[in-house]
Amino acid sequence: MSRIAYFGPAGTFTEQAARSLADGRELVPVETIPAAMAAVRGGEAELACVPVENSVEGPVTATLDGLAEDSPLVAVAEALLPVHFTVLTRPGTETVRTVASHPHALAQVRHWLELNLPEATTVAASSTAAAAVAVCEGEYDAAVTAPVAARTYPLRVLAEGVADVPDARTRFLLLATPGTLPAPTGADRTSIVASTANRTGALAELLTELASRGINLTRIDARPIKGNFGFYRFFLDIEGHVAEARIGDALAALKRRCDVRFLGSHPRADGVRATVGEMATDEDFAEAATWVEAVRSGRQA
Ligand SMILES: O=C(O)C(=O)Cc1ccccc1
Repeated sequence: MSRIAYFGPAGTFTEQAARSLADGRELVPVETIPAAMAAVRGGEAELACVPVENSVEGPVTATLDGLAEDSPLVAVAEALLPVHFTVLTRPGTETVRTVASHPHALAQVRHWLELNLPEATTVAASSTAAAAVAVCEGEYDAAVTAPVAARTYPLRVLAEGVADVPDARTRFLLLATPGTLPAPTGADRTSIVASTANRTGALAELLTELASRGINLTRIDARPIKGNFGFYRFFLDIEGHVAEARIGDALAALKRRCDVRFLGSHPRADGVRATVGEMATDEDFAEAATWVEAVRSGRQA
């Protein structure tokens, strides 16, 4: 049976996301985001499930860096989870002095902690579930976790539905080694990472290649290129599928200008259909290509 390596241990938000995408596959927890990617690169798992962005805290940098470095991986599916937290303690704990969680989780409950546990010190853990494990082992007094962790660990629920920002969401990717692409649906996302030259207008030129082909950009993040201070990579998410003419044409144009890595085309979890700019449908591209062929073969003045 094929396996999905997910950012664990058991009881993370990522496990919840992986479960929603599993389709009968076996789920295998691994300790870090790079380890989940390494499991796919090394062939121990067919797929990896990792968080990629959060509506409050922004990009998950370990995922972005892991996608840009090492051998290529592509996103073949995504999941979008509402993020509200459960606070767990050991049964019998009277005073909470330390609260542990993943930094993204701590950042999303800061206000709640100030109001409800003002004396407690916060401690970063590698994941929300790793914090729950540490509480079980007596290392910290409380953990801020995913709801599923309350069923996974023998801890007491101190609070549920905790979220400073209502309607916070996290998006997760299912990653594979490059192979057959998911079929286009009309509501797809294409992701790339581009390393531009450091000169005036280089980024503007990349974005113009997209804009002039009627492509809507949904996310842009910059990450430093390690060992090269002051140099950045740009992670771009765009609406559409590489099988569509405007997207393929834009990627070819970007490839001529700079170093580009394709990170996948897959259906959007929210089902939002791609905006297609004027004169940018596949039919518009096909008609224009037919006209050029005619010109080249002397059939058109
Ligand atoms: O630590 C987890 O449970 C994760 O899956 C990462 C995460 C952390 C905080 C919000 C959403 C996902």
